[in-house]
Amino acid sequence: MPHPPYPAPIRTDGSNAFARRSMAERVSGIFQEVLVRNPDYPTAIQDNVQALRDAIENDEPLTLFDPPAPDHDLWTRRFEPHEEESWLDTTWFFAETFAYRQLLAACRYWTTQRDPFHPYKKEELHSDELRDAVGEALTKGGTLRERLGHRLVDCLWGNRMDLSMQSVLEQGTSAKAEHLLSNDVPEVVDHLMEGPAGHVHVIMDNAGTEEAFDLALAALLLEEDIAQTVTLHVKMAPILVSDVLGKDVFWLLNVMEKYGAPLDRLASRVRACIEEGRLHIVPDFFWGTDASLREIPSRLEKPFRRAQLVISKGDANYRRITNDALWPEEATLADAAGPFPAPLLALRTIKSDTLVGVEPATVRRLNQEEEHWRTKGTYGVVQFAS
Ligand SMILES: O=P(O)(O)OC[C@H]1O[C@](O)(CO)[C@@H](O)[C@@H]1O
Repeated sequence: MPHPPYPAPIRTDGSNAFARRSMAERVSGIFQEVLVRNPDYPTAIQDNVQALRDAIENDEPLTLFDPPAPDHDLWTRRFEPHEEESWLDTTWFFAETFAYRQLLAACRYWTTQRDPFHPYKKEELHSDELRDAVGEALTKGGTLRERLGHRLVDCLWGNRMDLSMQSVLEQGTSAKAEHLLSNDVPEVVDHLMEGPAGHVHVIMDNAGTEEAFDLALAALLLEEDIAQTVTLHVKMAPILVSDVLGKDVFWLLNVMEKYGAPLDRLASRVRACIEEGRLHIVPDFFWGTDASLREIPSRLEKPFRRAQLVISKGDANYRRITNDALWPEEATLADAAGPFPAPLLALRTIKSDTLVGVEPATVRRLNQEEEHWRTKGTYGVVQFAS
């Protein structure tokens, strides 16, 4: 039976307050901070970034960057449905991902190979949270099932360490039980422990602390032969401030090796898994666009079809699952994901309005109790669509 049509994605036209504020204020503020954090940018780049900020704030018509660029064909297709639209009257996920892509053009990223968010990532890599929270998590004991369950929850709350939202970052990675609004950990642990060891794919999110928790999960899956291989799907280019690039993985390993036990041991275990050919890192332009998970190209769909589990990390990738839409309260992750070719696990701290799979009574209670509960990054979900 054909999948029911997706609800329409959230727009920046004011119909959704957070989307509007994100595009009209937050993103422009982040781009201003990029100039502050990169004081040595030449005047031409500073002027380019300021012009982009002005275009967004003034709701100018959307325009596509010029070729040559390695992802020009991909963005030409993404841009087409929005040709007649403007920054503050288009779909939010397109506006946001496209704004970050235009920032790379403004910063001459492909020529300079300089990550505009390098200063942010460097600061987070040298934060107490990385050393203390990950260090503590690595010393948690228990049965293999318990340790696997802990790792999955650690990966969820590691998603708070998102440098695009300071108010979320400041909450750190510790959370209360009531902050977990959907908890499919037992089902996922059963799925991983009881099935044959196969191929686990992680659609990665933030570099630094979140990534360290993800590497700890990967190491456990591989060393305990729960998985044959783990593939980390990373961004091909910087986006959303702290999203992880391939080179950021090795940067983290180098930093963890300097922290001493237990982080240095995790780093050496991860390097061993890479050298043994069981841990892979694959970048793709696809993850930097607004494309929904149902639009994955065959270069991703084919390996996912053979996957034991695909783990989607974070809020932006969750928006990719739900088409960044507002769903009926009874909708589940499986409804939103549609005919996805593998068992799918979403580990997401809630930083935007799209949400499925949470008890309607819980949603109604929180709507009564906390006005901005969907965008403050306090709550999270572990949702499994087998
Ligand atoms: O790193 P994450 O978890 O994808 O969070 C980034 C998300 O935060 C947002 O501001 C949503 O509130 C968007 O930029 C993006 O969806």
